[in-house]
Amino acid sequence: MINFDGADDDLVLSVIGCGYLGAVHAASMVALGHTVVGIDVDRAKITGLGRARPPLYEPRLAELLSDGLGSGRLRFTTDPAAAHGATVHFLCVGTPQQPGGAAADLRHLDAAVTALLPYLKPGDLVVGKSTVPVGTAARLRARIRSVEPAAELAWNPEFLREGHAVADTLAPDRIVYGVPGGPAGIAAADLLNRIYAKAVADGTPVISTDYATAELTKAAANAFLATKISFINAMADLCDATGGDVVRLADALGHDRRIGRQFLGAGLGFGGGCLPKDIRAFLARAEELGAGASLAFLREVDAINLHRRARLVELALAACGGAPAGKRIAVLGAAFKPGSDDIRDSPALEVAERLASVGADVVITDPRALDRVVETRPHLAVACTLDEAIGGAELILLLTEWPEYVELDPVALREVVDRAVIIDGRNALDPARWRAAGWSYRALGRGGS
Ligand SMILES: NC(=O)C1=CN([C@@H]2O[C@H](COP(=O)(O)OP(=O)(O)OC[C@H]3O[C@@H](n4cnc5c(N)ncnc54)[C@H](O)[C@@H]3O)[C@@H](O)[C@H]2O)C=CC1
Ligand SMILES: O=C(O)[C@H]1O[C@H](OP(=O)(O)OP(=O)(O)OC[C@H]2O[C@@H](n3ccc(=O)[nH]c3=O)[C@H](O)[C@@H]2O)[C@H](O)[C@@H](O)[C@@H]1O
Repeated sequence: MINFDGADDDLVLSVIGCGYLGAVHAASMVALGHTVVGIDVDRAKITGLGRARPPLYEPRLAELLSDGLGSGRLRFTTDPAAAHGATVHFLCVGTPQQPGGAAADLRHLDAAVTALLPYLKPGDLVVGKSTVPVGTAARLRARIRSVEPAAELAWNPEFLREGHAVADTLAPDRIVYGVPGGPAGIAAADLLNRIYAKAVADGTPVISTDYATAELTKAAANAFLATKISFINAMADLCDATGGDVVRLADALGHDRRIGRQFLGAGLGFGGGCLPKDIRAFLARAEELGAGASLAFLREVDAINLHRRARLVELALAACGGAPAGKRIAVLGAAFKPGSDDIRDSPALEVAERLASVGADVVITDPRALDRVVETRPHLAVACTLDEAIGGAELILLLTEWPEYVELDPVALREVVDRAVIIDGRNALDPARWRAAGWSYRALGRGGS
């Protein structure tokens, strides 16, 4: 049972949008002692959540949901009127990339606010958590206050990582509030401090600032992380050109405490529902504001990242002797990262798609994400077990570094494949160990290994 019983005062909250962010936020707020109603337009999602069956894989989430539902302080509904009983309303709906464009699509956010407006009461606080272009909070505040002048809006961006979402929500590195100036802003920040009382008491830094700074902090954080990954991937290309080893390079760089080792993982690059779309939306917004030149480097960050996928395909084709047709390729990993079943903009799946499109006999396996692959890409072959995927393979691609793949025994594996050739798309394996077991080991950025 995860319950801190920490909140001195139990607040009633609504969480609007119950996907990766909202489902975790709703369940975590109950663990912090509050009463929560989760609202979503997706009936199937709401039904599953109401039975403690999350529509997504996230460690600890099912347990937290089960505890919350059992306590009677958590429920889920598709009815926006349920927000009427809450005093704080978290906006957690998606802000995807616009179809055919780079900017963020705010239709879901605007629709969520439209649905909430009739149920707002004086004294209510609407709290934006979705990732939005700078300027959105000020616009939404005007909308809200034109209907309920005594309601307020804060922007409280979320920094959680999938695969660690519960831990990141309960014990974040920092908490950021964007609030209006004056007493209204102070009252909004006080209310948020009550909601996050446990983290605040534990000494989590709280930065209370204006809307624009809060919105920009989120965009900047993801832009920085993406830039760090593309930086090390650019170094990987230099390693390939010179015989260097990017993993040792990253270790050496990472010992500099000003740089740090995290997010220097070179390989196939970043994917997922956030970093790729967020850097594009950030640049698009900067261009709208006439500041595009300042963020032009993000175009290069994006290009370096997308080029990783093309490089991996080149490496795979070379390993097939340039004749991929009919070659059995086992792809280990479909999720965009380990610890998640999220396949949005998954680098692994893009590589699998491209190899399948040139006639390779590609079979994909993943411990969590296969259902989503089958649902969205029925033309791709999947294997439910690792053994089934690798049996008779002529090439293995490690594209998502799930622990069970990283811990594979190269000696045992050699017995079940047709050709002992592996491409380590995540630089997650020890090349010496695999080569000693008789494997042809290849990777991006390990020219000298
Ligand atoms: N996934 C993550 O790790 C993080 C996501 N974010 C941001 O949080 C936001 C949500 O992202 P995800 O949870 O990943 O997206 P998601 O697509 O998993 O979830 C969005 C949910 O909103 C629901 N929705 C859409 N329109 C609605 C409406 N009018 N009323 C109620 N519900 C509605 C959808 O049915 C869906 O369940 C995005 O802005 C994202 O950038 C921020 C930090 C972490
Ligand atoms: O805004 C968001 O939604 C979130 O986006 C990222 O979180 P997430 O997408 O869950 O995953 P990350 O751990 O950041 O990984 C993103 C991608 O980068 C790749 N990556 C990560 C680290 C690394 O060193 N190298 C690397 O290629 C991962 O494989 C993955 O494809 C940020 O880390 C979160 O702080 C943020 O809240």
